[in-house]
Amino acid sequence: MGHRAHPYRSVLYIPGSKPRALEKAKTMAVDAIIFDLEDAVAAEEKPNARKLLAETLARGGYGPRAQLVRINGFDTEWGNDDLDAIAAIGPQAILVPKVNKATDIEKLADRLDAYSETANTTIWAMMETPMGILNAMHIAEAPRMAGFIMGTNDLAKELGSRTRGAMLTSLQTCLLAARAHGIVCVDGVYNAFRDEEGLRAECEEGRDYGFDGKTVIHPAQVAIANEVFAPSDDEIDLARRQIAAYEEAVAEGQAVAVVDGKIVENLHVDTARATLAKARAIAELEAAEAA
Ligand SMILES: CC(C)(COP(=O)(O)OP(=O)(O)OC[C@H]1O[C@@H](n2cnc3c(N)ncnc32)[C@H](O)[C@@H]1OP(=O)(O)O)[C@@H](O)C(=O)NCCC(=O)NCCSC(=O)C[C@H](O)C(=O)O
Ligand SMILES: [Mg+2]
Repeated sequence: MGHRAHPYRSVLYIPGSKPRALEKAKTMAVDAIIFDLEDAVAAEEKPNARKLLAETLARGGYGPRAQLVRINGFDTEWGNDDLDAIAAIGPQAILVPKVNKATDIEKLADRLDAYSETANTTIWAMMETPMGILNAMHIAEAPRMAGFIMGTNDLAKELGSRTRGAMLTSLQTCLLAARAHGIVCVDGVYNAFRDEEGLRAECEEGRDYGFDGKTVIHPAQVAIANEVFAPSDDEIDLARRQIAAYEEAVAEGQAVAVVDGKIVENLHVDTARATLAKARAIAELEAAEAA
């Protein structure tokens, strides 16, 4: 499954230092996992976490779940060692924190070209600095780029913003850049991980903005993200009726059909087909996870 075809409704951060959480994730119904060596791991734990994670990923067992490894930045003392250890096991994707400009990605892509194990490794960018947001368009088109993860905690810190509304321009700038270049774009985390109502509201908002899914930090958040970012039964039913009505209209020489009192043109049919394709991809992923 290509990176745009794979569902990213729930993208779970797991601290690379926690063996129990790493093991638990092998049976969780998550679409993707971020194995974290950056902020979820304390400075004194970083070398052990790097080793544990490299060994864990080399053993495998995560099935069809997409796997991203968030390394430390190259401006820290850990970034280069992280890359060496993780590149050696041929990861699916490397997630770079605090990306500021396209050259950050270009340099990493050049380095990945030099490892024999990383021919198919994609790069994802944490979008969480003002400079990164302003350069989103160029970052999205850098080599190997497959997706953006919004880092709303760092962004709030950098902007001095106190509400999600104050970050809207940043969120939408990244969405625009991601859509312009056909890469994935996943919303930031909801920190109050025991507040289900608040999480659901923020997931619904992110879905309506156009995000592919939500990053989550605790297993209890996964089911809500999966539910909100999946096409609902009503949406699937509407998509089927739109396609059928449009095909009938076309057969009669018309360019427009009407369903539930609303017009359906070719572009609405594209959206309807995308809805059905997404529902199919989710069903396939869930079947593969259960197998
Ligand atoms: C938030 C937590 C610290 C809570 O931990 P804890 O109190 O231990 O939770 P529970 O006791 O409720 O855990 C129940 C069981 O679930 C497992 N568990 C917990 N979290 C995870 C997880 N993320 N992945 C897999 N499994 C998990 C526990 O092991 C328990 O299992 P068991 O013992 O078998 O019952 C904790 O959830 C946590 O550390 N979460 C991750 C935090 C994190 O990754 N933070 C960094 C990412 S956020 C960020 O950096 C965003 C971005 O950069 C930005 O700027 O916004
Ligand atoms: Mg961050």
